[in-house]
Formats: sequence, structure tokens, C-alpha cells
Amino acid sequence: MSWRDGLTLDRNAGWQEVHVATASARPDGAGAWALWLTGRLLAGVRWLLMLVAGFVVLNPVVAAAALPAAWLYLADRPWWALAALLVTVAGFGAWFWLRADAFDARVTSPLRKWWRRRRYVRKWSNLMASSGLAVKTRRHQVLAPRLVWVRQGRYADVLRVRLPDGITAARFTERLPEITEALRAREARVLPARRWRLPAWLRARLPREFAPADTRPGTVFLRLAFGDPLVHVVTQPAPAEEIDLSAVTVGRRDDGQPWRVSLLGTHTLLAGATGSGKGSVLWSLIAALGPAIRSGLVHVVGLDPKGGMELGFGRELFRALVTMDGRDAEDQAVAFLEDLADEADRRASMLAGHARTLTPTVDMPFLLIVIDELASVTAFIADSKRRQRAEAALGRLLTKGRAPGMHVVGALQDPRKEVVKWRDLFPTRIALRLVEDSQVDMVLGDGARSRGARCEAIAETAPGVGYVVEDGSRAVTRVRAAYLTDDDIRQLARDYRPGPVLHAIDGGVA
Ligand SMILES: Nc1ncnc2c1ncn2[C@@H]1O[C@H](COP(=O)(O)OP(=O)(O)OP(=O)(O)O)[C@@H](O)[C@H]1O
Repeated sequence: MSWRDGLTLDRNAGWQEVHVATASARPDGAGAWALWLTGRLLAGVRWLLMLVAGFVVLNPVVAAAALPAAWLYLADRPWWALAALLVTVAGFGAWFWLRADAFDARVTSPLRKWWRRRRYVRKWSNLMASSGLAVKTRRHQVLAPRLVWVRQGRYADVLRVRLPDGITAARFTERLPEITEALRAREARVLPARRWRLPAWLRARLPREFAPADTRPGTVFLRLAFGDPLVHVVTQPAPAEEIDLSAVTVGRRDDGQPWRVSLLGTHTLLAGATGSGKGSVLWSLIAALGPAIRSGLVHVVGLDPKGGMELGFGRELFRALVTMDGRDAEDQAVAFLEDLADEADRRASMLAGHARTLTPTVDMPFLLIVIDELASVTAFIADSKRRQRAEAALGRLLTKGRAPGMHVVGALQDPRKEVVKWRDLFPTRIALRLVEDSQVDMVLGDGARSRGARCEAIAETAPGVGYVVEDGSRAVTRVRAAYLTDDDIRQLARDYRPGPVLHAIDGGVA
């Protein structure tokens, strides 16, 4: 992001006053008219200069390309100017034809940003007033939320807005539909307004009562999304040989940037209706870990209640795969969880007093545990004794496994109360398309839907699209998982199948 993306639009202190033009403001008499007209003319010239200056700053390539034609025209050579213009247009056409991405980055994207910025400036006061977000002071001034700055990206802009007294962030959030329409955005979302973080050494020295709160009252960050980089299927890039478990790429975010998830110190809850693309999240995660799976630094184990239909394609990548078929399916699931919970205990006691988190080695690898249907090891177990054992083991695994390098990905097709009670033990939550709007907050946490996670509105034609809430953050991010075909998965298994098993999990799951 360049320095140009953070220009201040309005320097009023704290709010934006909406000027209400009254009929009595009209001039009376010739002198007054002349004065009024001169004022209007000067304002018009200022506006034009600002417009040109803004255009040149935000579109340097287009401005530079138009310079020869403009100079020839001013030098009274209109035909030469026309010829220069035609050459410039032809040059742009060739550039677009040969390098559409570079052309977009240098020409059309800056033009679009400039246009959007003009729209904000032009419409803001009116929009705030007509959406009921303006307040009247006792001196009869009309104050509206003030647009402080705009940070622009290819697909989304973030507007920092200061609220006048009397307007709350909640009230602003209620008006998002009007704001979205008026500013021609695809989607509007309010991001949590976080304070600047003081350096840790300074924070540690501040008395508690002076330590600033985490949120910033009176300020709202409005995120407006334009266009959609998630309409196309996302492909998974070849994984780097050196895997960073705190930033594993699994797809793309709706600002066009890679979607990375951290596997360290957290577990992931993945919910989505049937056909919503849960499989693509699981497989892109496994694919991104390929080299570490082959070298033995990461072990993947899985539980697939569909008899291996989902995870079976890449069976060779798993150190253990419990497929829950046959008459003892429930016993298999219970044994699987109890073995892993014991492993979590073993690792926790080995680390105690030595380290707070695990650095994976071949002797003590990072464990990725994929449970393809969480309900099948909790709510769906018919026998109550077995269910209690399974739930106790799952609880132990989730609470103890985070620090010693065990990450559980629990997929969920039908979020309901008896399953979602586990939600708080999964700090990272992903919700793909859901059937009902009430399920959104059940999965992602309270208030996630009002912060923009519209999982029930995701089209059936967009599998793999969803919303993420990350550990410790209230922000909701829209994403799409990369897609691997069945052949891709088979190839993945051939490329990254692990070497001989060195350390089986106690209890014989491996
Ligand atoms: N990220 C994606 N991009 C494009 N298409 C996808 C993506 N993920 C899945 N699909 C398509 O959607 C179909 C359904 O996906 P998938 O089987 O992963 O859904 P699911 O949520 O696991 O469903 P179920 O719970 O029924 O197993 C796939 O066959 C595939 O064609």
C-alpha cells in the first residue's frame, strides 16, 4: 500500500458539519450577486485544481501518458495532439492485450480507486444525513460522522470514521445496508476499531489504570468491498519446502491476498452444509503441509465417519486413518480419541518445566488431527457410556493438546447446540455456507453475523467460500479455500507420502 492510499480527506476536528443551504443565503442586489458569483467561481477553480491534482497523484501512469497530447494541444497543435492521443490509446490497448494483470495494477485499478474516493467525498455528508446518522446540537448545527481517511486496496477500501456524540458504533452498523447501496459496494462491514498498541516495554511500565483499552470508542473502521476475487476457483500453489506452521496458505481472502491460517496453539472448527466445500479446506490444509508430512515433522491422523469417502483419497498421507466402518465403529472412534488424549497428556508432561510450546522434530512431530464429522464422535454416539468416554477424551485432547503441538480440525455439517458447546475450545472458526442464519453465530461466535458473516447467503455455486474468525480477534474475514480435484489429491499422496512410521501413537491407532 502506498503513501497515496492514506490521504486525509477532511481536517475538521472530530466531526463533519453538514451545511444546510437555506433560501435566505441567496444574494440580494447587483453587488451581492457579483460577490456571490466570484465566490462560486473561485470555489469552482479550487475544486477543479483539487480534482486534477488528486487525479495526477493517484493515477501517475495515465497522467504521464496524457501529458504529450495535453502539451501539444496547449501549444496550438490540435492535430498533433490528436495523433499523440491515438498513439497513447493504442499503446494502452497493446499493454492490456499483452499484460492484462500489469495493466490492471497500473491503470484500471488506480482509476477505479480514484473514482471510489471521489464518490466518498461527494456523497458522504448527504448519505450520513439521509441514513439518519446526523445529530443536531443545541446550537442547531447538524453533525454527521466524519470521514477521517481512506485506505484503498484493489478489492476493498477501509474508511476510518469518527462518530459525533450521540451516534454509536451499533447505530452506524445498523445503517450498513444504506451505506452499501449508496457507495455502490458489494458488501460493507464494520471492523473492530483497535487502538495503536504501545510498545510492550512501555505497556509493562504503565500503571494499570493508565493502560489504554483495546477498542477505540467513537471510531469506526468501515470496510467496503468491491468486485470479488473469490468468484473464480482458487488453485493451491506448490508448498514451500520450509513450512511455517503459523502461516499455512489454504486459499484466498476477499481482498485478493493469500488466506493463511495458524496451526500453532489453536484448534479449528470448520462448519458447512453438505456440498459447501469442507473437503477443500481440509485438503488444501494438508496439501500446504506436504513437504513437512514427507519429512516426518508433521504427522496427519484422521477420523472419517463416511468410511473413508472423504479422506480415503489421500490415505497414504495419514499415519492413522480411522474409517468407522463395521460393527465396532463407535469403539474405534472412542479408542482413537482416547489414544490422542493420552498422547496430549504424555507430551504435556514431557514439556512441563522445559518449554511452553513444542518445536516439532522427527522424534516429536506436530500432529494434525482431522475429524471429518465432529458430531459422529459426540452427539451421534448412541450408547451413552461410550459417548461420555468420547466427550471426555475430546475435551482432554482439546484443552491439553494446543501447546504440545497437536491441532484438531473438527468438521461439522449441522451445527446444533449439543455440538456447538465445544465451540469455545476451538479458537479458530471457519463457517462455509450454512442453511440458517441462526447457525452463523453458533459457529463463529456471538455477533459474527452482524459483523458481516452472511454464511446463509453464500451461493450453492460457490463451494469453498466462507468466513473466518481467528484466535483472539473479533474481525470476520471472507475467504475461499483452494480446490484440489481427486486427481490432485492422489498426486499429492504420491508426492508427499511419509517415510516409514517412526513413532506410532500409543494404543495402536497408528
Ligand atoms: N474450494 C472449492 N472451489 C471450487 N469447487 C469446490 C471447492 N470445494 C468444493 N468444491 C466443489 O463442491 C463439491 C462439494 O464439495 P465437498 O464434497 O468438499 O463438500 P462438503 O462440504 O465436504 O460436503 P459433505 O459434507 O457432503 O461431504 C465438490 O465435489 C467440488 O466439485
